[in-house]
Amino acid sequence: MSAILEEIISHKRIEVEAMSTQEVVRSRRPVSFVKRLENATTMSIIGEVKRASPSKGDINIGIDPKAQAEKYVKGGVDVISVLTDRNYFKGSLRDLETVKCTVDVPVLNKDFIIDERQIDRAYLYGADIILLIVAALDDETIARLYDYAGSYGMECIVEVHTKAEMERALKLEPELIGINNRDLKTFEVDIANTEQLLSEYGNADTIFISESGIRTEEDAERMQAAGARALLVGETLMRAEDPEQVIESLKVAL
Ligand SMILES: O=C(O)c1ccccc1NCC(=O)[C@H](O)[C@H](O)COP(=O)(O)O
Repeated sequence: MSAILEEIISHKRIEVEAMSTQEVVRSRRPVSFVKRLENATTMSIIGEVKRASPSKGDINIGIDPKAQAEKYVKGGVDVISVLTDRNYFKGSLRDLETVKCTVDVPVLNKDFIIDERQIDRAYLYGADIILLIVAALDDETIARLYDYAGSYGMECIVEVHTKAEMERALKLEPELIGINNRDLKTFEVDIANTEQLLSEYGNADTIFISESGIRTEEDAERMQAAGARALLVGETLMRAEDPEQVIESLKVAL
């Protein structure tokens, strides 16, 4: 595990230890991203609410998540991702709740999930999808958390960066795999990572999402040619003067 991921995960362990187990009334039915993807004729876009990050520091710290979510939906996003980690990304569960109350598209809770209690909380604050990072979890834990999220009807994006992580992810036979183009050891971002992994694993029976470092229509075309069906875009949209126009340009034909 990279040093930053190890540091974030050890903070999460402390956070989780302080959380109590709660009875959750499962009255809300999560909105499916997979179903939406079945009918997609263009690249699907996951627009992210990302105030800050370990690699970039403050990105758009004072953003109004409601206004940003409205712009994303106007531009045609298929999912909104909300970073809820406070220590490293300056996000919050309140951001997640605000976005969920603003939009009808599925909402992804982007956090560092290591325990069922975080999944209970994600559901309670409105998440339809969660992220499971292969590098941060052993095989038994990922499988357990994957099934637990599924018991709520939530979908999981199983995130990988390397070939070894891809092999581990595929054992789960997940519907969605996110390929992170950011190397968390160096913070270097290179979208060629998606191309390299999909040249070997592109035929797998799963939907691939390319994550991080997507900026231009040309990037979207490269990812489409590589076999990605969706893009997760954070910083580019958070810094854009006109996020709607950027989203439109990234929705290239499949
Ligand atoms: O972004 C970081 O610096 C980072 C550091 C450590 C762990 C995760 C990190 N990012 C989370 C993400 O996966 C990105 O927010 C997401 O893929 C969007 O990336 P980008 O479009 O490059 O902002």
